Amino acid sequence: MRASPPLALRLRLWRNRMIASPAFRRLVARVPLLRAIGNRKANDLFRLTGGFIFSQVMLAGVRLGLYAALVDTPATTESLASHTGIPDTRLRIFLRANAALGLLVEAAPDLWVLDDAGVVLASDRGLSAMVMHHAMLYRDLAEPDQLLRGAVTATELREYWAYVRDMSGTGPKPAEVDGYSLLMRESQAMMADCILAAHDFSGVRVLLDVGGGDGAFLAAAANRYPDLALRLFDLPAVAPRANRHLESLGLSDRTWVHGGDFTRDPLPDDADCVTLVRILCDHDDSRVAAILANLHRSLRSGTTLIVAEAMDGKTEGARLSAAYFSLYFLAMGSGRCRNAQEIASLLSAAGFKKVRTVATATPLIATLVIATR
Ligand SMILES: CC(C)=CCC/C(C)=C/CC/C(C)=C/C=C/C(C)=C/C=C/C=C(C)/C=C/C=C(C)/C=C/C=C(C)/C=C/CC(C)(C)O
Ligand SMILES: C[S@@+](CC[C@H](N)C(=O)[O-])C[C@H]1O[C@@H](n2cnc3c(N)ncnc32)[C@H](O)[C@@H]1O
Repeated sequence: MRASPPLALRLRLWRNRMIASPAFRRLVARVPLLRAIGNRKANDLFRLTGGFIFSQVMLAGVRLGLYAALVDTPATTESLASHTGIPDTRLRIFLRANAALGLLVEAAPDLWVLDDAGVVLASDRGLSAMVMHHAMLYRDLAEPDQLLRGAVTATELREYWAYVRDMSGTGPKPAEVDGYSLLMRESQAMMADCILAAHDFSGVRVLLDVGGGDGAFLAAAANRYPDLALRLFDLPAVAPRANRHLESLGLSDRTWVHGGDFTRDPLPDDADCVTLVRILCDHDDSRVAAILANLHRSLRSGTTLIVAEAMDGKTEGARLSAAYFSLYFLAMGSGRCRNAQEIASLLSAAGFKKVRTVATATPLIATLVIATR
């Protein structure tokens, strides 16, 4: 005999039948308090339905330099038309769309200032860079069902993240790492702020950032902790970029940069704290196990290991981020957005101890899982 479903599930099925009924929805629209709830649900669904279009509004705004033009200063439709080269009648429609999406405010007729979201977008180069690189992702997502079936594998993102294509050989060539390394450098500010606010690095003497890219996270940490010695490990094609970038910031005398493969090459062993920022999410479980096993082999007992990346979780931000990355990693052809428990299990399986989760102020950007070698 089939067991009857639990109460919560029966309630959900009843609720779904109600919402599916046009008569119920008509009733909701007639009752003022219910109407507000109904409209909120309708608006949520419309945000999903129009998501691509809203995102393209933002892409056009970034490409036209619209938000940058409004930093600290209002501007008229006419002056924005001459700045962007868009005729003012068309631009006005576009500016109103931006206002409806919370990017701009029409402070007086034909006078525009940034709204809250526009301010954040205009003040963070990394966000604009992410918006621009979505053009590539959206081409990969043109047939999302085919991507899910595994029928599309030759994606642009797979080319872009060159280390995903060649995991066994000598690694990508320098020209192949330029695009993603720059995007990672530019988008590190928000990430670094989030990590450095959530964890106190003041007791750390030597910080090693594994897969540290151009060194943007180390530079942010060095800025906050002037006595910190810096170590960076990344692919041989990336290491010279890191050297150049850290030298340009005057940090060379505090820094050693090492090139190699973090799944198999020895890592510097003089660090008392090691970070993996946006690293594990790029890889499937077997490769994460290889990375962590190599870290466990190389690091001294007592070293703190910090995993920092977007993780799935209970907060709305964590859930949004996990939904975003679910398709992102599918298009990239490797990796997944894990929750903190899954990361903790992988760390424990590799032999790391005292594994704990540390929430950050902005869960859509990162959660930390910290362990001890
Ligand atoms: C009284 C006053 C002055 C104001 C009152 C109003 C008020 C309280 C306003 C709030 C202001 C405020 C604090 C706003 C904060 C806004 C924040 C923190 C916004 C953050 C937004 C972050 C976004 C949209 C992040 C997007 C991130 C993306 C798309 C990341 C993509 C990452 C990728 C593709 C990474 C790739 C690497 C890989 C492959 C995963 O390894
Ligand atoms: C998504 S990026 C993150 C960069 C940086 N941690 C950040 O958050 O901006 C991943 C980094 O891992 C590096 N990487 C990928 N495979 C690697 C390998 N086998 N050995 C060493 N580094 C590797 C890449 O070159 C890249 O810099």
